[in-house]
Amino acid sequence: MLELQNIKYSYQPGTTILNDLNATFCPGRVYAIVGSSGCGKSTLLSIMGGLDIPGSGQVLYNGKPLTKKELPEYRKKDVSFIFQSYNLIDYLTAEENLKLVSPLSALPVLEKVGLNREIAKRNVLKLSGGQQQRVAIARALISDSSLLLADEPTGNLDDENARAIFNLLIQYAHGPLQGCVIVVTHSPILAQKADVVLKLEGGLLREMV
Ligand SMILES: Nc1ncnc2c1ncn2[C@@H]1O[C@H](COP(=O)(O)OP(=O)(O)OP(=O)(O)O)[C@@H](O)[C@H]1O
Repeated sequence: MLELQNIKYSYQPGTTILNDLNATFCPGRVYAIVGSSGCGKSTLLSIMGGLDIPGSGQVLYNGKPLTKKELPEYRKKDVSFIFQSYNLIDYLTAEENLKLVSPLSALPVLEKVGLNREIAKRNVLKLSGGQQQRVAIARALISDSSLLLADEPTGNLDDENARAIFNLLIQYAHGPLQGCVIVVTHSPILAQKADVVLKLEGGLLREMV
C-alpha cells in the first residue's frame, strides 16, 4: 500500500534525519515505530502522510509515486492523521469536529473511545488533554481512510485507556476496513501489540524481532 524508496531528509545541511530509508507497509496490519526522542519519527510520519516532501527518494501509494500535485488529494482522501498536538478545531464541539470529516453519526465513535454524550456536545477547549486526544482519535477512526498515521496517540492517557485505544487501532487494521495503521509510540507494551515493530535509528528503519 505504502512504499518508501531511498528516502533522505535533512532540516539543515549536514544534519541527516533520514538516510536512504526504505520500507513497505501493507493493508490490514499495525506497524509500531519506536526510537529515541529526536531520531526523526514525526518527520518520517509527515513524509508518509504527504505533509512534507523528502530531499530525495520517493513515496509510492498503491504502486504509484506521489507527485507534489497529487499530495492534497492524497491527504484528503487516503490518509488520516492523529497528531501529537491533536489539531482539533478549537471553536467547535467534539461532535462537530467529527462531522467535519464524515457524514456518519459521531456519537457511537466518540463512545467507542470512552467519551459520553455530554462530552460530545462540549467545546473541545473545555475538555481535558486526554479527552481531546480521544476526540482526535475518534476523528481519525470515523474517516475510514485506508492509511491511519498516529503520532504518540496514547501519550496523554492512563494505561487502561491507552490499551483500549490501541485495541481500536488494531480493529481498524484487522477488521473489514483492513486499514494500514502506522503508530509512533514510546510505549514498549503497546508496541508489542502491533503486528510489526520498526525501530528508527541512524536514519534507517529496522524490523525488530
Ligand atoms: N522544523 C524543524 N527545523 C529544524 N529541525 C527540526 C525541525 N523539526 C524537527 N527538527 C529536528 O529534527 C530531529 C527529528 O525530529 P522529530 O520531531 O522527527 O523527532 P521524533 O523522533 O519524533 O522525536 P520525539 O520522540 O521527541 O517526538 C530532531 O533533532 C529535531 O530537533
